[in-house]
Amino acid sequence: MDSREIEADLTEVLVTEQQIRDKLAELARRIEADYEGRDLLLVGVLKGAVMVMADLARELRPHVTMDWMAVSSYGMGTASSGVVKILKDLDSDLSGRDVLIVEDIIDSGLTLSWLLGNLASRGAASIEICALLRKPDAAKVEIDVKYLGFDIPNQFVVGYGLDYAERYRNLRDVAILAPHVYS
Ligand SMILES: O=P(O)(O)OC[C@H]1O[C@H](OP(=O)(O)OP(=O)(O)O)[C@H](O)[C@@H]1O
Ligand code: HPA
Repeated sequence: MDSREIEADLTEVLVTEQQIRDKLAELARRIEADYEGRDLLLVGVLKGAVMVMADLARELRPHVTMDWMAVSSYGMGTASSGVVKILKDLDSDLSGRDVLIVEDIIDSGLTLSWLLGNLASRGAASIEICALLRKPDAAKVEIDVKYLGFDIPNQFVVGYGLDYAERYRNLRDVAILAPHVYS
């Protein structure tokens, strides 16, 4: 797929690489202040959160540790089903840890709602959420997100970790996927 073919699949760039960089720097300063003197464990949700995790972690000045979970909503395509299965669990014991879940997007909120419930039973000292994107008009459950990048319209987006059928994750910006690609 060359870059012209990719551009034809996108209707609009919603958040640019520079806007993402600036926002993550801003969030990192807040996180540093809030967790001063504490050991922070970043929990990334594979695969979409890879880019946010990599850039946020490198923006944070103090030492942090990182761990990963892979969960899967059953069902393919652009709709979230809310039924979640653990594909890869954390390697870390969460007892007494300050945990910050790092996500690329909150769409229906069902994935994070399930994940919060799951992690809450593991004895962490605190659990908060950092998400780059949120679609307020798509919410099926309200998620209390402490560190939020951008609210976006209820349209299917790709890039910066977000995929459609595993494609477009490596785009540097976040863009709206043209309906002709998935209809
Ligand atoms: O708020 P929700 O409606 O639950 O949607 C958000 C979830 O959907 C995406 O993951 P996806 O299941 O597409 O897997 P991926 O990260 O591997 O692309 C995204 O990374 C979130 O984890
Ligand atoms: O808009 C989206 N794009 C890609 N993956 C997603 N998972 C939930 N919502 C989205």
